[in-house]
Parts: sequence; structure tokens; C-alpha cells
Amino acid sequence: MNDQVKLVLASGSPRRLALLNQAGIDPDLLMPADVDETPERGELPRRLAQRLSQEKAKLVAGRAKDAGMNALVLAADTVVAVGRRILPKPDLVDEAEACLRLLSGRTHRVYTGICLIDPRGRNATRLVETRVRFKRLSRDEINDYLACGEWRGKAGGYAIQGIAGGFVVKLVGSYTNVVGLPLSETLGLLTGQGYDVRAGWVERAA
Ligand SMILES: Cc1cn([C@H]2C[C@H](O)[C@@H](COP(=O)(O)OP(=O)(O)OP(=O)(O)O)O2)c(=O)[nH]c1=O
Repeated sequence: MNDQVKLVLASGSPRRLALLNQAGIDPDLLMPADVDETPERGELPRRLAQRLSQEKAKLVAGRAKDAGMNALVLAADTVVAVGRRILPKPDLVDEAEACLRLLSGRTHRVYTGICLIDPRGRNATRLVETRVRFKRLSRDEINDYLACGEWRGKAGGYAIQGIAGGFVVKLVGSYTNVVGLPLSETLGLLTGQGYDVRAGWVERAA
């Protein structure tokens, strides 16, 4: 067992930590990565999720290395899109309202990029896509949802794990991907990199 290796979750999202914990994984350290999340001109949603997850992981892997840590760094980024249009992570009610109006009665896509960087700097990535269809939302439903505030800081202006779960009429793909971390693929990435993950310990596979 290589108990020198620390599993670092490069995230400040309580949802991502809760999802990892749910799967029996307890990261040794949380190191949020603040990267500029502005899409590049013409950047496709899937590419943005991939790029940002890599930037977050690289930033934190660099910090961990500078601190002399033997770190296995995991980062993720979630993007909500209607076609090629990337929805914001609203902080303002008007932005959130625009998102909900756009999502009402439509199918959208949620992409999460995940990136794992091992202590030698090698990285592995995945991009997971989930299709989500919302029912048609009435003006009252939109107003009530805006008043509840659950949309704040969430990609696309909603959180499926809360009240907005009641808006979903169809979901194709991973549910945990929508919440911010596709669990099956994340576990696959960890074990695929030569690590076994059991009850919070990260071990080199035999
Ligand atoms: C669509 C959707 C998104 N979200 C959240 C997941 C992410 O936290 C957030 C998308 O923003 P991200 O930029 O992916 O993540 P973050 O800034 O919250 O956290 P960090 O970069 O530190 O890891 O939206 C939900 O919680 N539920 C949902 O249904």
C-alpha cells in the first residue's frame, strides 16, 4: 500500500464531495481551484467542460507538487447547454429566469468533464453527457423557483437534486453527472489509472 499518496479533490463544491463520500471515497484534502470559466469564442459545451476540468486539475496538481505532496488530483466541471448554447451559472435572478425560460419544455444536455492527474503528472480524462428534458414551466413555477434561490451558482440555473427535480420528465444517462460528478465514470477513472479505491484508501494496484 502506498499511503504516501493523497487523494485531492480539486473542488469547492459540497455536492462533489458528497457524491464521492456516497461512493465510499473520502478525499484526504480539498483544494478548490479558481479558474476563469469564460468560454472561448465558438467553444463547444463539451470542449469547455473538458478544458475547465483539466485546468482545475493542473492548477491544483501544481500547487500540491510545490507543497511537496504526492497527490492524486481529481477535478470536474459541469456545463449545461441547449444545442451549442452554453448556459451560465447565474448569480443574478434575471440570468436564472432566462435559463429557466429556455429550459422549459425542452431537452438540454449536461456535460461533466473529469480529470485525474497522478503523482507523476500523467492525466486521464472523461467527458460524460446526460440528456435532460424539462416539462413546460408555468410563470408561477418559474417565479416560485426563482424565489427559492436553489439556482444560485448552479450550471444552467437549476439543481436537479432539489426542487427542480420535479421539473424533469425524462433523463437519459448518468444522474450523478448532472449533480456534478458522474460516479461510475469517476470510479472507472481512478481504478483505470492503476489505483484501487477502498474506504478512503488509495492504493497502487498489484
Ligand atoms: C445542473 C446542475 C448543476 N449543479 C452544480 C454542480 C456544480 O457545483 C455547478 C457547476 O459549476 P462547476 O464550475 O462545474 O463547479 P463549481 O464551481 O460549483 O465547483 P468547483 O469548480 O470548485 O468544483 O453546478 C448542481 O448541483 N445540480 C444540477 O442539477
